[in-house]
Amino acid sequence: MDTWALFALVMLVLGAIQYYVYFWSRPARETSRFLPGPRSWPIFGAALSIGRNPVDVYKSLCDWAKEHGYVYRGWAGPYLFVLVADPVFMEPLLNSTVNIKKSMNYEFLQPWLSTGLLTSSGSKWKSRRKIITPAFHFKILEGFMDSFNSNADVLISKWKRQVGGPEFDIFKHITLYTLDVICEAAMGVQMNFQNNQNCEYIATLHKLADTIVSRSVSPWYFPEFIFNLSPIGRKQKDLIKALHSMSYKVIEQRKKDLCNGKKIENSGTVNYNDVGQKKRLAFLDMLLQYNEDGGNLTLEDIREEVDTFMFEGHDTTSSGLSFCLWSLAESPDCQEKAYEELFEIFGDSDRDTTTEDLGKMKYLECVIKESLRLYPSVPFFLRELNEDVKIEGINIVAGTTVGLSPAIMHKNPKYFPNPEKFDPERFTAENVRGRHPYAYVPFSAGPRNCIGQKFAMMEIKVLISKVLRNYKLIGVGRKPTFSYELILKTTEGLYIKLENRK
Ligand code: HEM
Repeated sequence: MDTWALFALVMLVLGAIQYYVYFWSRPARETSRFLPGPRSWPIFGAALSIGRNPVDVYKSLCDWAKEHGYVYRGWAGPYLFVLVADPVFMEPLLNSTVNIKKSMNYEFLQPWLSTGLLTSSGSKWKSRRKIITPAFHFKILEGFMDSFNSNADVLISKWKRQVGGPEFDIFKHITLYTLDVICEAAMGVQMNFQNNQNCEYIATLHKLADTIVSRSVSPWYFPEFIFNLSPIGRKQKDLIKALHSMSYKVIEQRKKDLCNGKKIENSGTVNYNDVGQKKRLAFLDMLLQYNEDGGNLTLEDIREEVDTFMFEGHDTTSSGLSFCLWSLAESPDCQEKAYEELFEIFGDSDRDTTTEDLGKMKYLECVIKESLRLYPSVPFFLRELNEDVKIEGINIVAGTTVGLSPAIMHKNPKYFPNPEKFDPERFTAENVRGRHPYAYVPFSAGPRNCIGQKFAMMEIKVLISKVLRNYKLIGVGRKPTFSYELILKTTEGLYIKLENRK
């Protein structure tokens, strides 16, 4: 074939694609007409201006809201993306029992998490949510208090050597704490990462997170076959194989324990051992027990849920905890008030924190909520609409990817005046009254809300109550650079100094 014939053929194919895309995306263009948004370039849309790394992506999404408002649109090639950061739009979207499908972006997690609770949709998600919900009953969560406390003690003792020393990054320390906690909670194994931070598992987990983030900001890696052939895709495959093999090993071991007569009694309620103490039940045990009771989860089904909880249960809480401790260091007045409340509850005692104590930490709860307002661990979550939704006269058509953003909405001065100020008083009962109920959604809301939110709040309160009783946190005034790595992080960590309380 001569050059011109080849050229004509290429033009014909491109023309056909353009024609197909034009007509295929017609309904989406109808939605787009009513919404402002960043400039859209032929073929790529706004994909080229969003940025190529997690810092730029976070910044672009936030800056576009300043420029175009709290509901705006963007095109990623032929795909329409609508960002929503307004409670009037949030409410019907989050409450829908139909529009519960996660967007294509969650597929990047699937090689690792498969279709566990976070990434699945439709009837699979419904049945899993039903099976797993009892594992988050308050009575079950109470059983994790000793794990929160004992792992917090390890951190407190590690931080002794930071007292009076130079500023240090708390993010890494806190991540090891939340990993220790979630390993006990999800799999029932004590890993002691806090004293063994160079272990293979953590290194593998971090490398895997890097590959997932790199893929999500590189459209040329979106098609699976291209990604799988790339060096980063091949690296990801090896990392996932290593993590899966560890999960399978733990599951097999727990299964054997069960067969050897260590039967879990009273599945779905707290277990008591011979001396009447509460015994911890790992989520894995519950899933295995579900099968013993006639359920039909395969080994792969159980593995994907264990991995889902390992991921969702540690990175989110670690981000929430780190930003909260850092905020307290930077806001000494709030820290003093939180400490005084703790002193009223505990006096001088070093005793463990109990569930009764947690209920009395009213001010600390406001502090945590305020920190999650400014620094929500999940700054954006995404859905692909199954059916059209009409809100305020705008018809958002089925197939649109909707990005729901607590990070942007929580800074709307209409709902949170002087939004950049760290002010826990915003969350007193009196000040919450009258605020739109969907203006604050760090744990999402509606049927696909965070199943682990009570677990997270308990874990956060236990650790902070122990840290503040032992140490005074000193701010060093370093402003963080935010980075959107599915979870909210910073490029350089979060720095504070420590002084002894006593
Ligand atoms: C500060 C801590 C946490 C925050 C801010 C948080 C936030 C969220 C958000 C916003 C979602 C919705 C995500 C989406 O729609 O894509 C979510 C879902 C989820 N979270 Fe959390 N989370 C936290 C801690 C936890 C913990 C500790 C666990 C488990 C122990 C957990 C397990 C899950 C699971 C399994 C889902 C998926 C639920 C479903 O789709 O049915 N989270 N979380």
